[in-house]
Amino acid sequence: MKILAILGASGHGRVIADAALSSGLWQLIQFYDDAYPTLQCNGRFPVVGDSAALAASGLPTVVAIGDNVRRLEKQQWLQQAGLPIATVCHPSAVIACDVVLGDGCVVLAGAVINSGAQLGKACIINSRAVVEHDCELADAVHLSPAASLGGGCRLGTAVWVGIGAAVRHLITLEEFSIVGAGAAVVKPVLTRQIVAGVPAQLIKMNK
Ligand SMILES: CC(=O)SCCNC(=O)CCNC(=O)[C@H](O)C(C)(C)COP(=O)(O)OP(=O)(O)OC[C@H]1O[C@@H](n2cnc3c(N)ncnc32)[C@H](O)[C@@H]1OP(=O)(O)O
Repeated sequence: MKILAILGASGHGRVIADAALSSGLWQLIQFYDDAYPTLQCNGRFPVVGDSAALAASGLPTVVAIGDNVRRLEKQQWLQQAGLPIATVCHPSAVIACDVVLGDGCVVLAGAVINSGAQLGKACIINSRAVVEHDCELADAVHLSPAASLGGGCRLGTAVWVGIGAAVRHLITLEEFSIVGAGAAVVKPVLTRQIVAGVPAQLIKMNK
């Protein structure tokens, strides 16, 4: 029986668990969370230990932490501890055969990733998100549900694109920038800028 360990007993973690089981590649899910032993279950799934126990387990692991920077840091720590890092794709996701997915990426139900796209480590391509052809995503990017990137976009480390946002083709979103829910991005977004609206405008900086 193949066991998948998920670090982070969150709602996002349960979505990953469901995708992993649906894919048929794993038969059993074990959650790990630093709130263990106070926290013993995540929905119908057991929480069986904290991150130190996970590091010693040797199990294939995916990190289910929504915060982009923390997710990447935890994944790097687990990789240094020698754990194999899994990639989870829901069977309803459509992923072109030449797409490159880094370790620890999750591609959730109904997502589409088209030809020539390259994703770094620990990216979340959430439900029904679209990554068009030739996009380049650095590590720890999160495309929220139904967010869309036009062809040839470049996203830096830990960029977060909010739910339902659309990014015009060939746009660059620099590292640690955030695109608000429902935005339409038609101009480049600089490092740590938070943009929102239609068309998207700077609203504040991501400190
Ligand atoms: C499975 C999942 O759930 S994945 C996660 C899905 N969630 C998302 O996608 C959320 C994305 N986050 C957002 O859209 C957030 O509102 C952010 C990051 C853009 C801004 O959040 P905050 O820094 O907390 O900003 P805050 O709420 O204080 O708003 C600041 C101003 O921007 C406006 N604003 C905030 N978000 C948006 C938005 N998406 N579109 C337009 N205006 C916005 C606010 O109305 C406010 O305006 P005001 O100053 O005139 O009152």
